[in-house]
Amino acid sequence: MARLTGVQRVWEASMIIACVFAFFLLLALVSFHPGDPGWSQAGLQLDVHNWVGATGAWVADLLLFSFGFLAYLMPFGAAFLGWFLFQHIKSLDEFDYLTIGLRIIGGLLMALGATGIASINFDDIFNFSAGGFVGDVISSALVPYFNTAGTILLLLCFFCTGFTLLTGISWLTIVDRLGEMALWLVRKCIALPQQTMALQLPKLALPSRSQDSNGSELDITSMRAEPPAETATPNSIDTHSSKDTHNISPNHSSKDTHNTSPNNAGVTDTQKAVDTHQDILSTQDTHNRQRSEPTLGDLEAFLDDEPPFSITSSSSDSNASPQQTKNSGFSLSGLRDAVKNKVSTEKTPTASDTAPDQEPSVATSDRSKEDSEQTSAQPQVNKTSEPFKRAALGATAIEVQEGEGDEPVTPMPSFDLLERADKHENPLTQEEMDAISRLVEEKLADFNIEATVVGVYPGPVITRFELDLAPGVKVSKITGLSKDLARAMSAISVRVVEVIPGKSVIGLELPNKKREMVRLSEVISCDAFQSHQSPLTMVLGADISGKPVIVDLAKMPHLLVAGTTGSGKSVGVNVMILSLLYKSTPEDVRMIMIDPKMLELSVYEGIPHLLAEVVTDMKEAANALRWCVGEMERRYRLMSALGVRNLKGYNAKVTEAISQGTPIKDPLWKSEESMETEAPDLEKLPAIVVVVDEFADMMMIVGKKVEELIARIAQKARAAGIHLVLATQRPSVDVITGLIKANIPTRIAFQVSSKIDSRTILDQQGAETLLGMGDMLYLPPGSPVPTRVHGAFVDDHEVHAVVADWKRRGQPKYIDEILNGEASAEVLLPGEQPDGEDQEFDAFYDEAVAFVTETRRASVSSVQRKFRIGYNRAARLVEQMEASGVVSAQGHNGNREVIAPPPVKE
Ligand SMILES: Nc1ncnc2c1ncn2[C@@H]1O[C@H](COP(=O)(O)OP(=O)(O)OP(=O)(O)O)[C@@H](O)[C@H]1O
Repeated sequence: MARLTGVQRVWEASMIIACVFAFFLLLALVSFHPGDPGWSQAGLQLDVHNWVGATGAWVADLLLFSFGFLAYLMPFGAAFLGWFLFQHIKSLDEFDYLTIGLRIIGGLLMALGATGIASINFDDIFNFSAGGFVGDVISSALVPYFNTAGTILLLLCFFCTGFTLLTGISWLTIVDRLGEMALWLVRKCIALPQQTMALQLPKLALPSRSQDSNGSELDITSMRAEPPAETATPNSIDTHSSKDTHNISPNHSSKDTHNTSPNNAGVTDTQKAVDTHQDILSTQDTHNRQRSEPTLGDLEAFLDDEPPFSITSSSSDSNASPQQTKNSGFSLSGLRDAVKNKVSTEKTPTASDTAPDQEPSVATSDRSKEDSEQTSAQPQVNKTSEPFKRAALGATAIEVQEGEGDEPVTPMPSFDLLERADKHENPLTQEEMDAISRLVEEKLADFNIEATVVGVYPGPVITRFELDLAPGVKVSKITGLSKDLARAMSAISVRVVEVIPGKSVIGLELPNKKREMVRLSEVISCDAFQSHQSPLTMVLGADISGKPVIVDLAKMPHLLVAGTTGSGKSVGVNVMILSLLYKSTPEDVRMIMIDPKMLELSVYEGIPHLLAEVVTDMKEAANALRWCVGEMERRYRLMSALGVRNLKGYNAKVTEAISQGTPIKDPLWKSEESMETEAPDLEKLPAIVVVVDEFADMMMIVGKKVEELIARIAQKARAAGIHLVLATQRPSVDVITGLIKANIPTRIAFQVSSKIDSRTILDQQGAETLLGMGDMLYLPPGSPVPTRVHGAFVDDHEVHAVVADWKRRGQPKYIDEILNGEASAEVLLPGEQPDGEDQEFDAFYDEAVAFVTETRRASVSSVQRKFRIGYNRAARLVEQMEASGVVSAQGHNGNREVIAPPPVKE
């Protein structure tokens, strides 16, 4: 059984005392008798009428004397205070003194305002003033200066300001809610006659549930699928008026279903409504269900449409569409509860569940408002939200198709999909820290090292002790002793930080006895991440003091991740990918994922950010890298044609031209290479992130080619917006070669098994003393000093939830070329043969030779047209013919002569 902490026990005891006290006050006030002896008058102690005795009479008298009518609110105030403290404050460090101060001031202002107003306006109560002594004093002090009207105004001002300070509720919100409530009531009244009629009709039409179940299902389905006449309600206007089935919205369908359920009250009918709904779902094929059938989510959303009575529940109320409001015609709360039982087991959390204040900052309020209006108010289901409609890579335009199922309301996935972090506890007390500091000094002294601990920094995973070394003590001596120190201090490992930038001390990092887990949800929701401008912002985890570490892949511009198996690499890569999915839409960032292990990245299959299926075949992986080289070269040519220096400049120019209505035509377009008659317009280019989960496997299988392709991308791709994230569990020199290291300056090392491995990754030791499970050293670009980061943890089900959420927002449209494309001349590595070096000739070669020799025309475009192949392949065929002497080399006018005779006809 969970026990309460010390502070919690005090709060619980306070709550009990407050409640009992409140009840005592209530009894005392309710049974107050003016004849009883009290604070303001004498009486016989023997003859007390008050239910809670002389003390009650005395307290009630004091309260009524001081506050008048307001005294009757005091028992409720006391009970609320007890409950509030118990509910909201779990430990002393949660006290927000500013808020508490404001609440006290607010309470006092309200009391002064209320008693003053009562004192002026109301009749006496018993023999006390209506506002009590306090009200009399305040009103009599103000009236001479402000007259009665001015005093009341001033006291109203006290009351209203006090209310806001005490409760934190804005008066504007109250006014809004009152307005909504009034409108809701008016709509209800207007819709009442229609709903009464609607309730009459289904009673006649709905078949009884006691029929054979199949029959009943069919009947209900047919009623839903053919809305006219008998089943349609007068307010399903869209369903009636349109013959286009796409115009039947899930909301409408679900409403129709509700309206057809008889006797809309009581548990049995509630269950029937739910059953009816499920019957409908069961009779439809999956596709139709997703497109036009109501889902349980819709039913629940519909049922959530309650009158805006609650001031606090603003988000769901304000999202209610007029249509929904119109249709909410029967006992909602019971039905809603029944459905929510049904629904909660099936429903994966959706972004629409999020309160608006939990959105990432990229979710601008306008956009989300627009989206929510569209989803709730428009009858179409077949629509794609604008930002994802077109995200094109110039000539090779890629569209994101609309996702399956319900379209989420918010523009980005909600942080609610991630698991909440546990509450952090201070790992060490001051005494413990002092004791360990002394121990560290003693142990160092055992090794003849004179040092003083000058600072202790406890964090979630380790505690850093800063040491001031005596003059003449070399740091390397302590580094060399790190294992001995770990043994002497019974720690798993001790990391020595030789240089702390900006300080003259060294650091000694000791693992905490109790390690805390850094959850993705706690670091990703920080301001630094949300307000970062770059679409390639990623969160890695928390630094040694627990602050989130945010990095920008665009600045890296490539990242090498290494660590032994089980060190937390895959979780780290998942965290990086999820960061991108929380930061950027497919319009801004696209990804290619290469996963030789076929385990880690396949979960992302189907998200709209993907440019190609998750690659598991290594031949295809090489093709993908080659495609990136081609895309990089193409982007460079585009950028130079537009006179810009990087992707940001390119996108700014293209977007501006589009917004001015004069889109720029693709300057690289060649009429002979395309079927189009006119150059296409340039569009915004997304950044491309290539994630390789185990690139050692790729190097082993495909060989040197991969290394060279990676080096080629790494050298040049920064400006083109193509970024590599390479992870490996084999940090050996045959995998992380000099060529790769030279081109990828940003590295992350998780725990490794030896100093040598650490040097291979970071060019320095240290990673071998990491603690595993996401503990990492991050070497930022251009910095020789690595930063220790405790990687954020994200569980598989969180990854699944975010992936499912993105899948609902859109589908990827893969570019076939990426995996199966041919290598054009410009992406071939030095000395490399065109694609298919092992094959002798193209499959079309013989036919192409026959065609060229027959027609006596050796032009690339004619071969291209004849065999309906790409320009590159056709050009290669002609080049092969040239190499075999079938056609001549290109003449000065670009033409070739056909040398070989035409084939002999039989
Ligand atoms: N940031 C973290 N916080 C806490 N625990 C973690 C963290 N990262 C990883 N772990 C734990 O370490 C285990 C191994 O992590 P992970 O699968 O990422 O290792 P890996 O280096 O990818 O191993 P492999 O190369 O064999 O796949 C996880 O199952 C998890 O329990």
